[in-house]
Amino acid sequence: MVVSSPSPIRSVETRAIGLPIIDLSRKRTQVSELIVKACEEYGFFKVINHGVPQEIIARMEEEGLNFFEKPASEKQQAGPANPFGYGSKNISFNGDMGEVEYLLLHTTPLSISQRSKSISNDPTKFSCAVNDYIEAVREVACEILDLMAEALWVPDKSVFSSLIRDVDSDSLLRLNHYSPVERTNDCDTPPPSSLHHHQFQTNRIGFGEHSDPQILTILRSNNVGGLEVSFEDGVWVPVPPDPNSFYVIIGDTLQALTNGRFVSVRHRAMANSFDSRMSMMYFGAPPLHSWITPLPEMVTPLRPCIYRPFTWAEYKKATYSLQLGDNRLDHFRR
Ligand SMILES: C=C1C[C@]23C[C@@]1(O)CC[C@H]2[C@@]12CC[C@H](O)[C@@](C)(C(=O)O1)[C@H]2[C@@H]3C(=O)O
Ligand SMILES: O=C(O)CCC(=O)C(=O)O
Ligand SMILES: [Fe+2]
Repeated sequence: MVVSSPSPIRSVETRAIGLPIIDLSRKRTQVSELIVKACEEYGFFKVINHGVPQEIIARMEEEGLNFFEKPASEKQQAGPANPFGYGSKNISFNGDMGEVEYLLLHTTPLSISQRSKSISNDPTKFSCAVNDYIEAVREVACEILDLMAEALWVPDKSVFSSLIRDVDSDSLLRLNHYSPVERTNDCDTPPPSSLHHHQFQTNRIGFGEHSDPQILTILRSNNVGGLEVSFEDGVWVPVPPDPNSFYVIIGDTLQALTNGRFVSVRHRAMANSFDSRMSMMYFGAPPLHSWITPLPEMVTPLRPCIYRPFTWAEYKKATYSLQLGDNRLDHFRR
């Protein structure tokens, strides 16, 4: 367990708490039980000793940074993100906005290779870096999903991972870039010298509060903080950045498959006034035609089935018709 450091002053209360850390190099039975506990209590955990070579992460990061440092007019050639490509400030089409620019890609090699031409001056190098990264994080995601199935005593240990291993999986890759935001000081008078400068730092919403709709998300960021998670009490918990680890975010689809035993965590990302942050996210999703229905082992007389069956395509359509912060899964309750 770690204790995250206190955040600077914000308009909304935040609290430092210990967040679960899963060491993938530890004994398999222990790891799987700890993962299930983290998914039930938090829907969120950090993964260390994940085995993805640093070189694969560094090449992906370099491609992302190369893209975001291009002039706006060149980046716009990869946009608009409808739904894939480059976007800035507008998140999807329903009026959600944030202090963020992003690249949103489908994870199939064909789609990456087609998109790469409008993203990079060296499309082959870009495609290789992205494909290698996707393959590596997909393996981590599948390993984690198999460990979950083991501790849940589900007979088919690949029940979750087979959905994102499927060639028709609708998994996505997203790079988010948060540039330093301008400090907005309401009063013209300088801050009293007794106050430390960081108390005047302005943090603005980069990517607003939401849960991820997919099965699970594997997030890696540079060494700049900004990610925050919120549990049942609604208080925001800052997540300490760690470029050598991944954070795992449980998505709505896994909440539905486990009949609400795992929780999809609400999270958001803040932009700060000093440092650029870049996050790279793999969203593991099923094929569009897959049926999502609570696993029979998760349904008992004491825990009756709470969600009606739906396809991923149906869920995705509902997602895109709603606002970022809406609770989509509630629309699929029985
Ligand atoms: C406002 C929206 C953006 C989003 C689609 C949506 O209508 C609601 C969910 C959003 C989200 C959050 C997680 C991922 O970043 C994302 C790609 C996804 O699958 O759902 C985004 C969507 C997006 O940016 O298009
Ligand atoms: O950039 C981040 O750290 C989080 C962004 C996010 O939650 C998302 O893209 O779904
Ligand atoms: Fe998210």
